[in-house]
Amino acid sequence: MTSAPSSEAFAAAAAGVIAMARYAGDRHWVPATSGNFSVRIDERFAAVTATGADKANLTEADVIAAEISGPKHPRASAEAPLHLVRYASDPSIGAIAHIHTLPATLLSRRHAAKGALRLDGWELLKAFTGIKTHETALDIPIVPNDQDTDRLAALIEERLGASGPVPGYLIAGHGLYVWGASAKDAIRHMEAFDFLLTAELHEENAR
Ligand SMILES: CSCCC(=O)C(=O)COP(=O)(O)O
Ligand SMILES: [Zn+2]
Repeated sequence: MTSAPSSEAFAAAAAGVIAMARYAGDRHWVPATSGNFSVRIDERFAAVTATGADKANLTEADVIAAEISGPKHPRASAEAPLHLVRYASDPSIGAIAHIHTLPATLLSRRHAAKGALRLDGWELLKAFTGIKTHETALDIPIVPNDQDTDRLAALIEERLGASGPVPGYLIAGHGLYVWGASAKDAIRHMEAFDFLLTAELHEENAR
């Protein structure tokens, strides 16, 4: 028997979702209603954005309590399976953000055939939880896009299981998924990815 989260627990998680979405919206990272955001409420539920909502101007009415291992909520993001499987796989994850930044989308296509994008030697890698030195090489997985998001979620978990620990992944021609222990950590990780992928794109284009 699954009991719904309390209204206080839902409101606290929804506030984190709105903070991430507005942060991304203010930076034009979620154009044309793209992107989706979630915060874990407890071991059974996560607060997830509604499909089609304007993430840049999100309100609590656009946030849904979705069961992590339950049936699909009819109003939840089309990409909710990609969030929910992450919570089920990794108990340390407290918040997840999906954004459509230009550098992430461009690099995800350019490097799709290799299946990963290496981020190597940048000082800002230390913005990711657990990384202590710029002398780090992170291979960010890239998976092919798929409109079947249950199948896509399964493929992503398989790829993440075979890779070292990473704070996110790319979907080819689509965008970036990133997570953290809290909404605050996920925001820092979004910002770090945006800087690192922009730097990578500039460096590659100058070669
Ligand atoms: C108009 S963006 C296409 C769908 C997408 O990639 C996205 O991130 C938003 O989907 P949602 O169902 O979460 O609104
Ligand atoms: Zn998307």
